[in-house]
Amino acid sequence: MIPQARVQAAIDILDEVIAGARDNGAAADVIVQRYFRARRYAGSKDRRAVRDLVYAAIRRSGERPETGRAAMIGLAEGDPALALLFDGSVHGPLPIAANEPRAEAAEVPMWLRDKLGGLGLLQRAPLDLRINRLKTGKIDIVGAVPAPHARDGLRMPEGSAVEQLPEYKAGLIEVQDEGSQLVTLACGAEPGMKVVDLCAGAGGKTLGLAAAMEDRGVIFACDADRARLSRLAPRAERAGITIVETRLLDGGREIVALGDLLGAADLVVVDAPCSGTGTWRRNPEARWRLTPERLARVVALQARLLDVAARLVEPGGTLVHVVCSLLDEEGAGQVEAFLSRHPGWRTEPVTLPAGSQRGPGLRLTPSDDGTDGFFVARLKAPC
Ligand SMILES: C[S@@+](CC[C@H](N)C(=O)[O-])C[C@H]1O[C@@H](n2cnc3c(N)ncnc32)[C@H](O)[C@@H]1O
Repeated sequence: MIPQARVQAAIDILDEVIAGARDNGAAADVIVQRYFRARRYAGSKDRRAVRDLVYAAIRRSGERPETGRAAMIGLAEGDPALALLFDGSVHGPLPIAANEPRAEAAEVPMWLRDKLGGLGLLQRAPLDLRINRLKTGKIDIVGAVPAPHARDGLRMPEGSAVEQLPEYKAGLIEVQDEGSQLVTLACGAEPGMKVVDLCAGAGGKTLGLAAAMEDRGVIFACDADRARLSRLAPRAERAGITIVETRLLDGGREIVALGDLLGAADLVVVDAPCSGTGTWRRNPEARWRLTPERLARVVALQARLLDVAARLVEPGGTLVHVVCSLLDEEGAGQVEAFLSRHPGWRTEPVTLPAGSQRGPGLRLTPSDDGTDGFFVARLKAPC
């Protein structure tokens, strides 16, 4: 492909990414893969170049651009060599007209600028691992250094092919952001406990909870998404974990599958579905998907799941609310609303080697802590 054709390809892909973000369609990665599957003539250098252009344009635009061309013209503003490729050649983009729309450069969408600006949401995300203490005490992986805060965390050089490592295949390590490791520690899971992980997904935190419990006790790992939950069992097996029982929940009627656990759990973890704003540095396209309406829907779902979770906690037991979000309506505000609906419940301090107090809980941010963004709070049930 000539360089101009690569730019046009990036514009075409961005048009699809923008439509996907608007209509809740396929993610950028999927769209890029699909695009090249249908164009076998593109070589690996072409693919890499086009992909880099697409992601540079996505990272640069906080707001969803009107078109792929507007996104790419915006990118060309700071890149004269790229601007020169808008030359009207056969497979390339037309020249840029004086008043053509161009996407503005911004870290976050305008409507969230006051709440999320300056929190480091466009920083490069590191590649972190968690050492699986169930299988090994010490591990020596070339290039790995200790993560700054998490006791079992390792930081890998960018681009490391972790899944090819023998240590990965043997279940000695898991890929997990340091922030996710820290909030898992904040849950305070201990050997012998009866734990419900209400939104376990594919089990990222479940595995960490099981390690903290030294694989003693029981974890009921629940989720309403069959495909995600089905990925948990093989991961647990690889990690040498035996205490996890999965339960598929019916969204909206979760309690039906949890009747035997009412008032029975020492610890219930709600790693709630959320806006994901804390992970935007890994997934910048998600900035184009969030709308005030989608945020309101997820906040309502979190409140409902916290109410379900509260019914499972035994008297004096603990409920932990976690979100990978930096928005107070999902974090501190969500917990305050819970406390006003549930008299007798109280919060407990969260102590971690990173993060800062945020209302009734603790917040980790990319800017201050170098982790993905998280909010975590601990709630104690009345005795
Ligand atoms: C933040 S993710 C969980 C991530 C997971 N705990 C981990 O550490 O990898 C939130 C999860 O909530 C699940 N979810 C959404 N609605 C739910 C519901 N009504 N009941 C239970 N889980 C639900 C989603 O399928 C998703 O897996």
